[in-house]
Amino acid sequence: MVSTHPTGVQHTGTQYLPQKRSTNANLSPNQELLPMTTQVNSHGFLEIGGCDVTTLVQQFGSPLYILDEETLRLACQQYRDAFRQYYKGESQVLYASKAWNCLTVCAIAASEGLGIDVVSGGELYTALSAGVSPDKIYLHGNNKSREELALAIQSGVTIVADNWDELHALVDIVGTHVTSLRPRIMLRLTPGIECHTHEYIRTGHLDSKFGFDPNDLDEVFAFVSQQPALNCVGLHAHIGSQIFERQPHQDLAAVMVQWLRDAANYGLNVTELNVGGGLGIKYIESDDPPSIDEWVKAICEIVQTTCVAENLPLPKLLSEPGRSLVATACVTAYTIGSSKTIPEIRTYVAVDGGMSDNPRPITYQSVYRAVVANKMSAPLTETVTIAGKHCESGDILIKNAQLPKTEPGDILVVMGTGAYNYSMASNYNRLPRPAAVVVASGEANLILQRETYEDLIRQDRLPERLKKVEG
Ligand SMILES: Cc1ncc(COP(=O)(O)O)c(C=O)c1O
Ligand SMILES: N[C@@H](CCCC[NH3+])C(=O)O
Repeated sequence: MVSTHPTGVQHTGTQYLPQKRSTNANLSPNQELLPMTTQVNSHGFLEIGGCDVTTLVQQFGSPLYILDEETLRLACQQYRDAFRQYYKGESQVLYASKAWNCLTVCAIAASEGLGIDVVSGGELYTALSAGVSPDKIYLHGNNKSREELALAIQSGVTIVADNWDELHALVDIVGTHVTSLRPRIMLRLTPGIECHTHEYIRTGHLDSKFGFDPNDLDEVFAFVSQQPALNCVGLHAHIGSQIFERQPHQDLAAVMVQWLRDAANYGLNVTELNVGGGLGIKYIESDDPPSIDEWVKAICEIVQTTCVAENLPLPKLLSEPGRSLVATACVTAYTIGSSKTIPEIRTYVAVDGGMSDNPRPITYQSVYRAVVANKMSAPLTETVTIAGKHCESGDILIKNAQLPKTEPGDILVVMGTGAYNYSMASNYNRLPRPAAVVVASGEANLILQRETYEDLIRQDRLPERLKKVEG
C-alpha cells in the first residue's frame, strides 16, 4: 500500500520514496516540500541533485546547506515564462536577494534573465560582484545611508525611494556633492492592504515603517515632478511575505494602476509598476500556496483589465519574489548528537546547529519538516523534538518531528531552508556559519565556505593594555 508520509514523501510499508517526478516542468517548486531532484538511492539514502546527502556531509562537513540548482532554475523559469505568457507588455522578474544573497544564487537567478532586488550596500556589492547588470538591480531600504545612495547612483542601479528624507538626500547628493548622474528612481508606497501572515513579515498595512503614506501621494508626485535631478520611472509596493491568499495581490495590483493614473496627472512619465513579492511556499503538508503560474497569471490579468478600464498604456510589470524562488531548492543537513528523554513529556534530539543557521522557528514560530537521510527506508517510530545546540531553551528547530529511531551520527535533513536561513544566520554562541554547496547532475560545488574559529575572532581587537590576562 502506498500512502503519503507527513513529509510529503510517499512510503510503501516501511519504504519512503519521493514523489515520482517525471513531469517536473509542471510542478511549481513552492508547492513541494523537497527539491525536485530528490531521490532515495539503492542504499536507502537520500540523494539531491544526484549527490548522496550523507556523502556530501562527509566531504563538506556538518551542518551543510545543500542547494539544488535545478529547482532554483525551474522556479526562475516559471516566474519569467508566466509573465511572458500572461502579460502583453514588457515584464521583469527580480530575485529578492534578501532571501539568500550570495554570489552563486545571484548569478544563477541572473543567468535565467532575472534582475536582483537588493536592500543594502552589502547586497548591492554582492549582486554587482556576481556580474549582475546594474540596469537590472533595484535598491530598496527604509533608511539607506548617503554612502549607499551614492554607490547606487554611481553604479547606475534603480533606487526605490522609501520616504521624504531619502528624496531630499537624493536631490542633495545629485549634482551638489557626490555626482551629477541622474538616478532612476521608483517610489515605494504603503497600500494599506492587510494579509494574513506573521506580524513581523507584513509590510503593506498602513502602520508600517516602509514606504510613503498613500495620503501623501499628491505631495510626493508634485515634489518629484519638479526635481530635474530625479528620473522617476515607476511605483513600487510590497504587502508581506509567505502569503497564500490570492486576493491581496490582486487588490494591490488594481490600486497601483490607479496610482499610475494619478502620477500621469502630475506630468510624470511613470512606466514601471512593481507589485513586490510575497508568494508563500509549502513548509508543511497542510500549507497550500498558489502555484507560481497561478500567482503571476492573476496579477497580469488584473493589471491588464484595470489599465484597459482606465485607458492607460500597459506599464512594464515587475515583481520581486524571494522565498518562492529559493526556499524549496535548499535543505540543511545536520548531524544528530545527544538526546534526552523526559518520561511522559518528550524526547529531545539535538543537532549540531540550530537558531544560528535557522532563526526562523525562534523568531516567527515557523514550522519545518525533516527526514533522516541515512534511514529513508526505516519505519517512523519516534515523535521527538529537534533541538539546536545553543544556550537558549527556545532553540528548537522542530517540535514533534516524526522520525525513525535515530542515533548519534545520523544525518537529519530539514527541508525548505533556502530562504531567510543563511541570510539571517548569526554567530550566536560563536558558532561558525555552516558551508553551502550547490548540487547538479551528481556534482557538488562549494558556494559558501564554512567559517573557522579564526574567522570568528577576525574582527576582534584586544587593546594592548588588556593583553596581560592573568592578574
Ligand atoms: C520589499 C520587498 N520585496 C520583496 C520581498 C520578498 O518577499 P518574499 O520572499 O516573500 O517573496 C520582501 C520581503 O518580504 C520585501 O520586503
Ligand atoms: N525574514 C522573513 C521574511 C521577511 C521578508 C523581508 N521583508 C522570514 O523569514 O519569513
